[in-house]
Amino acid sequence: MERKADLPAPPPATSQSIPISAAADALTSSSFSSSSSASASPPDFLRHVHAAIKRHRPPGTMQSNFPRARRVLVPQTEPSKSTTTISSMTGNMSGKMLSLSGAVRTSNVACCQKKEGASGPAAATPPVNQEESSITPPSISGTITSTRDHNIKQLGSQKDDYELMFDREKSALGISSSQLAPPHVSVDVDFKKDKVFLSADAQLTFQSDNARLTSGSKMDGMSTYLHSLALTEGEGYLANRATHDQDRKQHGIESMEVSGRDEQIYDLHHAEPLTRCSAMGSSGVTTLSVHSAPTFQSTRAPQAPTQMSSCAVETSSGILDNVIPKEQGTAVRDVDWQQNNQQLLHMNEALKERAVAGSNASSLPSQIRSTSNPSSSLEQGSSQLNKADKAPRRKKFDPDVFFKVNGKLYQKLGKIGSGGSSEVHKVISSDCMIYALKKIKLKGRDYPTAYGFCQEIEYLNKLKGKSNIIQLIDYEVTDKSLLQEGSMKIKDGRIKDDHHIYMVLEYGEIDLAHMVAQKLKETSNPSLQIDENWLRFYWQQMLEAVKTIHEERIVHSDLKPANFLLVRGSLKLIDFGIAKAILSDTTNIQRDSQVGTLNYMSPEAFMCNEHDANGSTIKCGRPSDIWSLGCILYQMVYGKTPFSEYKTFWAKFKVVTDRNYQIIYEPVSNPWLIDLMRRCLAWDRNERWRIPQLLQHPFLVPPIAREPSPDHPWKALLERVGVYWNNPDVSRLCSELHKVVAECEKAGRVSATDVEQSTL
Ligand SMILES: Nc1ncnc2c1ncn2[C@@H]1O[C@H](COP(=O)(O)OP(=O)(O)OP(=O)(O)O)[C@@H](O)[C@H]1O
Repeated sequence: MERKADLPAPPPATSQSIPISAAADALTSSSFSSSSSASASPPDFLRHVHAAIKRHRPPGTMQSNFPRARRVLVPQTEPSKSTTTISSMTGNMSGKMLSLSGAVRTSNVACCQKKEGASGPAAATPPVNQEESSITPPSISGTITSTRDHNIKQLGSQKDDYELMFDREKSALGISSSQLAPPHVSVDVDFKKDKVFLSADAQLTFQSDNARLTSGSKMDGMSTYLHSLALTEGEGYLANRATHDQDRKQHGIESMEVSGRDEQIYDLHHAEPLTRCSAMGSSGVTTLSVHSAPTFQSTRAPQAPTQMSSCAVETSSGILDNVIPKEQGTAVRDVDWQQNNQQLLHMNEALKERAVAGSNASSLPSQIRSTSNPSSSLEQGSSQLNKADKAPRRKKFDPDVFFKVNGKLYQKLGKIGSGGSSEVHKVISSDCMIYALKKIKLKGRDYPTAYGFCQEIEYLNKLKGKSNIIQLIDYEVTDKSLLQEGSMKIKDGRIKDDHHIYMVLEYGEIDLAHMVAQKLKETSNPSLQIDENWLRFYWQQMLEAVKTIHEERIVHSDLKPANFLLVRGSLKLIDFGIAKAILSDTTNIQRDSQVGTLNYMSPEAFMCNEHDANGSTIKCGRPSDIWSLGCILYQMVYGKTPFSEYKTFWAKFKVVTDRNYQIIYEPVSNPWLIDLMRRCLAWDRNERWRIPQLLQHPFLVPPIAREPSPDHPWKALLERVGVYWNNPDVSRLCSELHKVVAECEKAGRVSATDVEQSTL
């Protein structure tokens, strides 16, 4: 208040180009009728307002009761590490972005608390003639063009004009501080060479429970006044900063802006989170909200939605749809809205921090890149603004951009692939974690099949914590009836509604199918140049993964290279949907034929549910998985699956189910490898080795020639024989001998005689 005498008159409207946006719901007769401002020219109007304020001003209280103006300067080209939020105000400076916003910070809550603290609860009671609810913060917008010199000279002393005027208006209207939320000024600054362009969107709306205190956009005087406020606010900041950074001249502006921004962000998040977030977040964004749906706040409600709208604009197209007309929102919706937007806010913050940390921006999706690309952000912002104006605002998030699983938002980063029953997307969570999101469409499926998909969730839950199984982070089944026990038994027909299963999974960088293809490309003649160490390394990991599920009594039934994913250097098993969902009908075969995994199907999988020679029903169990592993190993060695030359389903069926069919094994440098494949691809499922045996196979655990041990001469003999492993006959014999010795050891018969007898 002490500065009142120094207040300069607002810059004359004629000196600058001021395109006024249509918004300006300026103060109308109900509130300003006494000052006759509707017809007054800007200077006259201001004089009237000043006079009215003088008359109504309670002496000596305003400064303490009302908040001071704050400004925010957000350079977009150089995100700071402390940047976490708020970049909704943008401008362009020859390719460098600069944003500036002014907003008077206050909050209903804060003001009320202050009063209570000072004079007890009664002091916070609003005057009788006022509404119970607080008044929506008016926002101010427009565009102002000025030369830089002019601005720098004019601005310094005007920077508090705005807050003082606002205080006085409130006073003149008889509105208490607890009821009137602050006005928001959003100022976009565009430096081009020696020119300064300040722009702000103008709109002013005072609204309460029963009355709209001010409205209408016909008051040129008020509009001009609002522009002067915007100019004053923005220019004042520039002038102040320029004084401190005179030596920086042209380039100095940018660096000074960085520090300015950091300060603001610190204030925003640490000093008075609720109050300042509300004020700050709304700048440049509340305008959007107010344009289409004036907000309404209860004095008891937090101001979080204002903060939300900020996130909405700055992040992406999808977020705009978060702007919900406040009057439509219930408390529950507000909470929901708040959660959504807080997630979006965090997501955006984290992405910005990543960008600062030097991650490759081009690898980010366009929505995210736009946050580090000011101009596109600006363009996008305006197009979103239009879109948001026109579109009905029913959705809380844009499904083209986000998935929502269990109330949490995941932003799409691109489709990874689609399987027979699902599509899988790479996503980023609000805490900046990359995941894979598997979406299974349920509409049109029969209930047993849908129930089978739910079983995948069950298995993944069971396998939580197992390091070689892909981890399920979260999931949602939108048709809740599927989760009810026995639902698949009692329900016939197909799912009619648009239901889905969503699974948020650990993200795998590459699958084994791609790795094998890549490896084979590197070797011109795969059969001669097998990288045995590479083979051992991944074969062992595959065995360990399958061992894990077999120990949990789970049969995968769809093992193939594409279902082993590399996650942080280790292979992990994915896709547990098929085995239980479609195990007992022919859909499995249909589905497989579509995606080509017939190549990995065991004879019993082809003949599943048929009867064998003894009349027993043929079932798929663990040995089926071993067969599939054998096919994968064969592919890793030879570059093709054992039955790949048989192209059609029936041709394949014929050879795979023929127990006399001889699989061709081209010679390789290590005969143990062939032996290993034979163990896995034994036609009779009872002859196939189990995982523990395979893990001990000489290919993985090569026999090492050691000094003969006097205690166990037969062991020494075995090791000596093992030296001739490059002879397939010897190696087979050796392997059998190993098996016998193992059995003997198990039975406690380890004498040479026993071994000899057993071998014979
Ligand atoms: N967690 C993940 N991380 C990365 N990519 C994944 C992940 N899960 C699945 N994918 C990719 O998506 C593809 C399809 O996933 P998945 O196999 O689970 O779906 P599906 O519908 O069961 O497919 P299919 O029936 O063909 O096996 C996989 O081949 C893989 O490339």
